[in-house]
Amino acid sequence: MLDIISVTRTFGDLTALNDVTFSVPAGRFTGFVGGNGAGKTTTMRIVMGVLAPSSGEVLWDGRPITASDRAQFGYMPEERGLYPKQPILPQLAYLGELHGMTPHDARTAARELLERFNLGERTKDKLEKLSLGNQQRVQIAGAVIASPKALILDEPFSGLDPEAVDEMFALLTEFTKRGVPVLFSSHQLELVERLCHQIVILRKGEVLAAGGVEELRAAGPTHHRIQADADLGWLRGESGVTVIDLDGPQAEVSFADDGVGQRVLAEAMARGAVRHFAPIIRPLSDYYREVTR
Ligand SMILES: Nc1ncnc2c1ncn2[C@@H]1O[C@H](COP(=O)(O)OP(=O)(O)OP(=O)(O)O)[C@@H](O)[C@H]1O
Repeated sequence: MLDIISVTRTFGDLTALNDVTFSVPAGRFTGFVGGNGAGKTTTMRIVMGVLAPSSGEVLWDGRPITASDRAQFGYMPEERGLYPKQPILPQLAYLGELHGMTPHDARTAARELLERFNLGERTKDKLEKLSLGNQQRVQIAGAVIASPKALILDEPFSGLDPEAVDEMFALLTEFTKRGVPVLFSSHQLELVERLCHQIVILRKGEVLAAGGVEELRAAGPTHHRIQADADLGWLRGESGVTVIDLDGPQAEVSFADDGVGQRVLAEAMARGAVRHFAPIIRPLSDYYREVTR
């Protein structure tokens, strides 16, 4: 488990991070979202020791993180780690060796990853000769090659088509299943919502919300959709009911509390058949817009 505790970072007069605290639990995908300049990259650089915090600390398994802990992490930096003008297999293998693999194991692992990404025929190609999506796959391969204990990935899915996203997600899932914590940043909220166990929303250097995807959704106001056979106009006169939208036998409403909802359901059933009565599951992007407004 990775803990970021009260991390603040200033650059001159600018406070890029202000008292940022959140955890990346073992075996969980944690999505890190926030607008441009929110501080995601700065946080990841501090986790990886590329930057020092002005105050606060990073813990790994409950104790201050060390350089040798970080050497066992897989990191995909914003500026990308691999060289455009070098052939892909040797540089992946070299990365593996830097993380302590034997030359033979590193070459084997590099070849296997490239074959998995259908790049087995292109091992001698320079990185820059590949399409952007394939370059991104190779960059991700560089982060995972040495069986990392944690993965810190800055925008790993940018530039990937949906099929490639699923392919990378399947790869990363092999790591979370082994208990590896994965922190990745993204601007693609729908994707974060689909892939993550938990999410941390950063705004202007501060944690605005953090928690499980379901938990965050539930934190927003819940509306219910009702579909009946008979007209639902009577809902307008019900105490504790706010009608958001009403169109004959269909309505979107919010209830003051659960008891009101149960009373309304009983009343609707007494008046005729009820075809649908359920909370509306909102995409997290609605919540995000709400909290960042
Ligand atoms: N080395 C630096 N010197 C000065 N300011 C910096 C430095 N690094 C980051 N900043 C500033 O810190 C703030 C946070 O930047 P950061 O790159 O962490 O945001 P981000 O959430 O990753 O944004 P993006 O999604 O655009 O990549 C920004 O205002 C940025 O200009």
